[in-house]
Amino acid sequence: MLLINRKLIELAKPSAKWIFAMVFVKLALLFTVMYIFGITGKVQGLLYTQELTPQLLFNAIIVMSLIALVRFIGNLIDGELAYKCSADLRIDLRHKIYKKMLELGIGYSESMGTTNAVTASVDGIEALETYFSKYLPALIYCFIAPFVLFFRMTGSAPEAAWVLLVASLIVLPINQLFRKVVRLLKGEYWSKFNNLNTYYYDSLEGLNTFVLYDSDEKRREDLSKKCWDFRNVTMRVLRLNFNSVIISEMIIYISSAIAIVFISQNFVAGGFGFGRAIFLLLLADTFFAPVRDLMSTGHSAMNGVAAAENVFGLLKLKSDRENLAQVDVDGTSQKSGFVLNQVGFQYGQDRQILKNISMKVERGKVTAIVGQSGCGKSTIANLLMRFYDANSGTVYLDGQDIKTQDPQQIHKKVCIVPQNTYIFTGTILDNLKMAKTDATVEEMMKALDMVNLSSFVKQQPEGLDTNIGERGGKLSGGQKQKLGIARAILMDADIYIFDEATSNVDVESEDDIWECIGKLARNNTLVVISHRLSTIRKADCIYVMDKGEIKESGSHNSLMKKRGLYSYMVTEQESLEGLFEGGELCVS
Ligand SMILES: Nc1ncnc2c1ncn2[C@@H]1O[C@H](COP(=O)(O)OP(=O)(O)OP(=O)(O)O)[C@@H](O)[C@H]1O
Repeated sequence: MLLINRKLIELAKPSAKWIFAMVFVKLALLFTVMYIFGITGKVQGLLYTQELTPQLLFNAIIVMSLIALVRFIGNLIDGELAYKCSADLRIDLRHKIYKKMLELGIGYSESMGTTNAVTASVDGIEALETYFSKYLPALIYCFIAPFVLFFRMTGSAPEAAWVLLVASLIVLPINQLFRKVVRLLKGEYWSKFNNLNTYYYDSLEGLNTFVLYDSDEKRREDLSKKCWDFRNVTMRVLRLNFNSVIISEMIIYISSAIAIVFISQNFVAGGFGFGRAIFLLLLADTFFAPVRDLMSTGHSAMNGVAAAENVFGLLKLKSDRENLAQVDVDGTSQKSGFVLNQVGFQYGQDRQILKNISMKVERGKVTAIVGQSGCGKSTIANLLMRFYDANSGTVYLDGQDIKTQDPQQIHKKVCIVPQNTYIFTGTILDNLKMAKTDATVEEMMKALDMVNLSSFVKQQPEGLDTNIGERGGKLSGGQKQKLGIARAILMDADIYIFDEATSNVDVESEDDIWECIGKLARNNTLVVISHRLSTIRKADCIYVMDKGEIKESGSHNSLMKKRGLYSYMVTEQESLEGLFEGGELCVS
């Protein structure tokens, strides 16, 4: 009813000191208002009885100016406290959400969706900020202020004081009854808002593709429909809010009118003088200021309550990855690389993706994983990075069950280069320093040299400080991928996983990347996933997968001698590549 619940109170704890300080300042400001009214009443009374001297008027103006100054400072302090309250809350909640996302790892995008996570941590937190910095202090103040005014008034005009007190106490619950209905609508409001946001971001990102397939008009229509749906639910919420304001204002005006009649009657009956009558009328007008203040923040507060559901929804998501306690392992095992023992895996409740996988990624060696598209190669990479945990069997890293190791620790040792490395908006230097904050220019140029990108950087007038646009939009696909690999090299990881790192680049960049992988292979442990079988021939061990299982393993020569799946795949690929001769398609 009052837009408070246990979870919100729990969240308010870090900001409690600011909330109570705001209530205190508001009450102090109320006393200054009553003092100003007292002086105004006295001046008016003296004017009425023609006893006002210039000296008395001057004194009154001085005192009122001083009080106005105190009020001005009080309002500044109130604003500052509201800022502190929001800032504390924002930092606290964003830390919690960030921590949760790290805990959930890659799984967060599946359990919640990137846009929903962004909405919760940006719009949701902003809505909660208003709730804690404006609504909660106003709510507490709203329960104290009417009593303060009541006790100030009841001595001179008890009937008026009672009418105003009762009205100010019932107007809020009546207003909240409407809010309750609005709150039900708010669930729909937020779900439509999230849906529209996701659709909008998706549409912006895929704009070129829509134009390419001539489906941009259809997308525009769908987006427009979603906008209208959202507009309609927003209008319903606003309409209900508007009605609630009308009813509340009616109660306020009627009770104020009754109070004015009582005060006037008492004055006419000689109960008090003109000055006191003015003072009481001014107090009567102030009676509803706290409740009005509260109602004006009620709409935002409701957004806060609904947003809180989203934020709590995100915070209570449980990671599938449980951490086990470490066990002691001998010295040799500590550098044994990866060992997968009868590993099985499925995404959520989906079908089984990996079945009984046993394999080794030995330190200092190159291990390749090949197989048809969709057979589960990248899923193995995901398990090695501990983006997910195996459903059965065990993945060991350096002798320890990977479940005993924190994903962040693993990611310091093991680095993955996916098909499309993510390049951040900013400069080449920004992107490289992400891997090693204290990297020197020489180290960065050396890493760029490994992927044959240093000459390009040197040609740029601003060198490493060249701005590469939004998500590296000013670079070619190949350059982006090479920059991503240079960044990975700078990280100086123990184990590198290349997951189809060349599948989206031109031939020239592909050659550069393979040359770089070749150089890395001399001193590093590599896992190479590639559909181009000719590129992994020199691997120490090749695992051949089919439908989630390992069918064969061994060196290229041993596998070719077997004349099994690998040999068949190599022959098929060679005959396909044979269709291209001298850069032309040859069909006989
Ligand atoms: N996040 C996910 N949720 C549900 N299913 C998934 C997910 N990622 C992959 N899959 C499914 O798991 C199977 C194996 O996918 P995976 O990406 O490991 O194959 P792959 O061998 O690497 O394929 P490719 O060579 O095409 O990249 C596929 O059928 C895919 O649809």
